[in-house]
Amino acid sequence: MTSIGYLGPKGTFTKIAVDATFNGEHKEDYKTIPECIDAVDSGEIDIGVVPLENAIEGTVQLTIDYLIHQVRIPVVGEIVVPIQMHLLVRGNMISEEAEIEEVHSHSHAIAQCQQYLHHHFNHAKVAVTTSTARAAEMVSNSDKPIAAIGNRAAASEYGLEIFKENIHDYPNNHTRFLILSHQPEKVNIKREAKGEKTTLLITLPSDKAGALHQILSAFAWRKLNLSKIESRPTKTGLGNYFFIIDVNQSYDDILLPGVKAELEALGCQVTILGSYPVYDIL
Ligand SMILES: O=C(O)C(=O)Cc1ccccc1
Repeated sequence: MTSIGYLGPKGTFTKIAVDATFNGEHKEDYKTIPECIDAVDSGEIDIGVVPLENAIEGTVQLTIDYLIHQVRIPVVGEIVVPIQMHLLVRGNMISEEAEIEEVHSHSHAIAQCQQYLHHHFNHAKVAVTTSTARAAEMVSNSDKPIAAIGNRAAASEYGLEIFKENIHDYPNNHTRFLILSHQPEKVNIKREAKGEKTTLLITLPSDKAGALHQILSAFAWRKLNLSKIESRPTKTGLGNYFFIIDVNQSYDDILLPGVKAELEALGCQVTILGSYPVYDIL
C-alpha cells in the first residue's frame, strides 16, 4: 500500500490537504517538515506532503531551503487549501480573553494572526510549536489557562472548544502544499487537476549587469506566464541568490527546453524542481 507522510500530528492543515487529495492510503505523521522530507528521501514513505507558501505570510522558508540545500525530491503535485484560523481552548475553562496566559501555534499560524494577537493578547506569552495540531494537543493535555491557534479538525481531534473563530488577519487565506515523491507512478489523486506548473531553480552568473532582465525575457518573448518569482540566499555569502520561478504550464517539449537552453547559454544554472498538476480544495 502506498504510504503518505505529512507534517503532523493529526489535525494539521497539512493533514487536511492530504485527506482531501488522497484516498485510503497509509498515512504517517511526522513531527517536523525536515523529518517528513527525509522520510521520503530514504524511502521510508512513498510520498510526502509539506506546506510551501501561505497567502498572508509568504513562503515557508524551512521547506524551500530544505529542498534546495539538503534533499532534492521532485515536486509531483501542489494542493491549494483555504485556511481558517481559530483560537482553541479546553472546554469550560476560560470565559474571557484576559484569562488566557499563553497562545501556542506554528510560526506561520502566529504570523497570519499577528494583528489579532497584537490587539487581544498583548498580555499573553506567544509560543511556537512544530505545528498547529501539536499546539492543540498540548492545550488539551494542560491544566493551565492556555490556547492554541488551529483549525476545526484539530478542535475535534483533541476535544477543544473554539473560543474565537476566524482570527486570521486577512480573509482570502490559502496555503500551497507540495506533494513530493521519487515515485510519481505511486501518486494516485482523487481530484481533477485545475492546471499545471513547472518550478525552476536558477543560479545567475556572478555580477553580470542585466542578468535577471535577460532571464525574464526568455520567458516573456515565449509568452510563458509566471506565477511566482522569489530569491533565496545561496548561503555562500551576502548578495548571492538563487531565483525560484514558477511557470503556469507543464514542462513541454519546446518552450521550456528552449528557455533552459537560452538561460544556460547566458551562464545560468537551471534545475527543474518539478513539473506537476495543481489541485484546488474548495
Ligand atoms: O501546522 C500546521 O497545521 C501546518 O500544516 C503548517 C501550516 C501552518 C499554518 C498554515 C498552514 C500550514
